[in-house]
Amino acid sequence: MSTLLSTAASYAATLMGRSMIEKFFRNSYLQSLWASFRSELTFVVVVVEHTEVGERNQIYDSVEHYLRAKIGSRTRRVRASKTPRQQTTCFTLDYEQEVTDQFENFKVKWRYVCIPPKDHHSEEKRYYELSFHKKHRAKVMDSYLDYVVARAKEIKDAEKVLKIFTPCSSGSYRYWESTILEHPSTFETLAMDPAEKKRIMNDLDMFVQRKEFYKNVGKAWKRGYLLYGPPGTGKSSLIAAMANYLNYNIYDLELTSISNNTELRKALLSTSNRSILVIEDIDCSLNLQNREKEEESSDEEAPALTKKDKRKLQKVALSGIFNFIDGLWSSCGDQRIIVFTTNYKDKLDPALLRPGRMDMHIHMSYCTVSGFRILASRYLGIQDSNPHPLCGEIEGLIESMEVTPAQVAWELQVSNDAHVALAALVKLLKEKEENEKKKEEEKEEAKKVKKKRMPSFLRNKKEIT
Ligand SMILES: Nc1ncnc2c1ncn2[C@@H]1O[C@H](COP(=O)(O)OP(=O)(O)OP(=O)(O)O)[C@@H](O)[C@H]1O
Ligand SMILES: [Mg+2]
Repeated sequence: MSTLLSTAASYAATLMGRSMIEKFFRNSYLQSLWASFRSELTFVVVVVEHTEVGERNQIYDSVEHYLRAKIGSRTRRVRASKTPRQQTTCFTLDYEQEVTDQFENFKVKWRYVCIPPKDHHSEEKRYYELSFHKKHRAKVMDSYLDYVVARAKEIKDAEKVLKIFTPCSSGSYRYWESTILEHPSTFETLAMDPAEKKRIMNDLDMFVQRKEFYKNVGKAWKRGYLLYGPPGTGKSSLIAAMANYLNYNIYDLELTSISNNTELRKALLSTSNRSILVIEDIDCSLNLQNREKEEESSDEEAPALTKKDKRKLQKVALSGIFNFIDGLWSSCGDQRIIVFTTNYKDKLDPALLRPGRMDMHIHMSYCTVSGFRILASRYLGIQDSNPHPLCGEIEGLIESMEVTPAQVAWELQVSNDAHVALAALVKLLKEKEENEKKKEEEKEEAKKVKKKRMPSFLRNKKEIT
């Protein structure tokens, strides 16, 4: 039978021409039959594996990178792109384009396929097809694909383009969507106590160099940081600085976008090595969760939440995150960093603060004198050795009040003229000082009034105690 079909195929090929036949067989179930006549085998590499977990296929990402270097003069349609951070223009295959590759003594063919969604409910399908002679099957499975993945890693490392991933969903499948991370924050630009900066950088340096150490002691190669401090003190900027320093991608996990622990597990499992997983404002997410618990256990008279409110509520249990940190995460992946941020450390669940859970607690403080000097140097080019006449006054004011680096930075960028910018900062600081004084006076006044209104026997008792 197969001889008959092969004869028929070669006869048809002679009559219609090879390309016409390939066109006819393409996108139809006959394609595989046609491939078998040619002793060809095809592997398909889809973007998201439709497993129970719905994880992004890491071979797909590798192939995408690998093929960039393989695009040659025969490729008819190529996509070109470049972001400000990329050193060179990036070329990728356009739909339906093919590339031939040579590995050891045989050739393989890659084709990029994209099938648009049939209707509003279905998804677009994107995949790479890898075709080769079936006698090379073992070589492709045992060595070629590993080679592609390793080569892609080298290309990615050389490109040094950082990405930030956010959770996204398509139909019932959840995956991470990436954008290029172009946050300019570095340890040099951060207004922080220099000793604290050094402590963090040393910790990161030690972490990346300790592969053997983690292996020897039987611990997962991971590290957790808790950043706490008021809004505008640089928590997010520090995370960006860490990513830029280590050249790690960021996975920004918005807990409120995840509806249960299974989804959380799927999202976490599909993150890649050498990355920073960020969960910002952990206190807010957990408060919402507590509110929901209260809601469930409250008596009937308590006002019920509307459906819309409920949808907004955080449903991920803290235990899910801990399972990940202590259990699952420990068993998969290397060079993982997890960062929690909060504005209110005292509102956090004590379980998160337990010694050993987060490796390092980092306090992001209000602006200090050294912080101001870093900002003044970065924003206005003012050096410590040659300070502006207004710097002394500013440092005196900053020392005695709570002003965030974000507020200071905001004033310093109002003008390129150092005098104008510093004068704006002095004005802000003086107004703040004035307001704080007023508030203090009002508090004192209120205390006095309260005391006057108190019956005399209570007033005396208070004075005795
Ligand atoms: N320590 C800092 N050093 C340098 N710039 C800072 C610092 N803190 C804040 N800034 C400036 O203020 C902006 C806002 O800061 P950032 O978003 O990092 O604060 P945050 O602590 O994450 O605030 P939130 O708690 O609201 O998320 C930054 O983009 C940066 O310009
Ligand atoms: Mg932030």
